[in-house]
Parts: sequence; C-alpha cells; structure tokens
Amino acid sequence: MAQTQLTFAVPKGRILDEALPVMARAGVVPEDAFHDKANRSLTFATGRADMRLIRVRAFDVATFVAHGAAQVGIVGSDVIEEFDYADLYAPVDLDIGHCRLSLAEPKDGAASIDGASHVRVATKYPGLTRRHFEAQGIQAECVKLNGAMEIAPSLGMCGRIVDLVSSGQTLKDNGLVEVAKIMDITARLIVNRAALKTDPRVAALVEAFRADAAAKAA
Ligand SMILES: Nc1ncnc2c1ncn2[C@@H]1O[C@H](COP(=O)(O)OP(=O)(O)OP(=O)(O)O)[C@@H](O)[C@H]1O
Ligand SMILES: O=P(O)(O)OC[C@H]1O[C@H](OP(=O)(O)OP(=O)(O)O)[C@H](O)[C@@H]1O
Repeated sequence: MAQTQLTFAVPKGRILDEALPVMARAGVVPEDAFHDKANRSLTFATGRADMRLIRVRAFDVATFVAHGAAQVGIVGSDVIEEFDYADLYAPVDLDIGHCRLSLAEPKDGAASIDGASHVRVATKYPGLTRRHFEAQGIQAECVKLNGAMEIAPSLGMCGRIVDLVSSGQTLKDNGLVEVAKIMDITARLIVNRAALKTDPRVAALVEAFRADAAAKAA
C-alpha cells in the first residue's frame, strides 16, 4: 500500500532563509520551484517522495500542525506560546530566528490612556500580553494589529505596544523605548502529538533535527 504523504509547514516570513539550511541537513529539500518568487503555488514537492512542503503565514504554521493538517512545521516560540495548543509539541530548539517579545512605550512615557490597573496595548500577541499584565494584577485591553504597531502610540490608539524586537532599530526610529522583556524567542521544530505517536516517520524527523541541533551546539 502506498504511504500517505507527510506535510511539513514552513513560514513564508523571515525565518525561512535561516530554516532552509537546517531542513536540508535533516534531509528536507524543497523542489526548485519553491525558490521561484513568481511561483504562486502553496504546496511543493521535496526530495522525498513521501513528503511535501506547504508555505503559509507564520501564525498559520502552528494552526495547520495543531489540527493535524500538517504533521511537522517550523515556527517561532512566540507563535507557540501565543496559541498554547494542546495538540502541538515543540521538541527541538533550532537556534535560529533569535529575537525577543517586549513591552515598549513612547520615550516620553506611556500616554494618559493608561491607568494603574488598566492599560491599552496594541499587539499581534493579545494572549501573551494579557498573561504578562495579569501576573502583575493589571488588566490589559489589547488592540490586535498584524504589523506596524510601532505607530499606534503616536496616533493615540494605545499607551504601549507589545512586539518583537531584534536590533531595536524599529522601536528607536518610531520614538519608542523597550521597558520590559516578556520572553526570549527562537524558532522551533513543531509536530502534531497524535502524528508523533502514530507515524514513525515523524519521530525519525524529530531525531534528525535533534541530532543536527546537538551537533551545532557541540
Ligand atoms: N526582527 C526579528 N528578528 C528575528 N526574528 C524575528 C523578527 N521578527 C520576527 N521574527 C521571527 O520570525 C517569525 C515570523 O516573523 P515575520 O515578521 O517574518 O512574520 P510574517 O510572515 O511577516 O508574519 P505574517 O504572517 O503576519 O505576514 C516571528 O514569529 C518570529 O519568531
Ligand atoms: O528590532 P528590529 O530589528 O527593528 O526588528 C523588529 C521588527 O521586526 C518585526 O517586523 P517585520 O520586519 O517582520 O515586519 P512586520 O511589521 O511586517 O511584522 C517586528 O514586528 C518589528 O517591527
């Protein structure tokens, strides 16, 4: 009987360039069409007849894998923690996509919108933001944005933002300062828990990525 195809979900954003060499060392190499910017396909063959890639938005990688539509994927730990899907397991830290999730405010201080027990925050990460403030007994009202949240405080929409920071240049260029780090972030290999239990190819892939991470760390 022919084996079902494994589906490996990769994010189309900035992690991808760093992820491709790691994937190649674990034996996952996309067909040439994957690198053709004009190609609008979302599904690609790999060097393995029993595996295909899907290229989707970073947040959707976690959703496809949690629902078992893809068995394996690569995504930032920010996305994993934001969703906290029970069916998703993140067994390998790939040591790529380093950044941090931080709280930032205008360099002259948060706007008067914010009080002692209630703040309004623009973010792509409402779950992580609420949890961060809850731990301090503060209720966070989150305004969900999908990008460019650095402009929200200057437009009076919120007092602060929670967003990813790497060099800090985006904050600086928009008159903001980092006031607290919420978490350090790296990209992880993620797998669907049920697929890991039932399909030995998933366990073998985890081992291949784990061996590569261990060799890199040695
Ligand atoms: N400045 C950064 N430096 C390093 N890693 C980052 C940075 N920004 C984001 N990342 C990591 O890359 C992942 C994807 O980020 P990116 O901003 O490229 O997503 P995207 O594909 O543009 O998002 P969307 O799906 O909303 O279009 C993030 O989840 C995070 O783990
Ligand atoms: O600290 P820095 O090095 O400046 O990086 C931080 C920026 O990188 C990410 O955005 P990205 O460039 O992915 O664009 P986006 O707004 O489309 O998410 C993040 O959302 C910040 O805006």
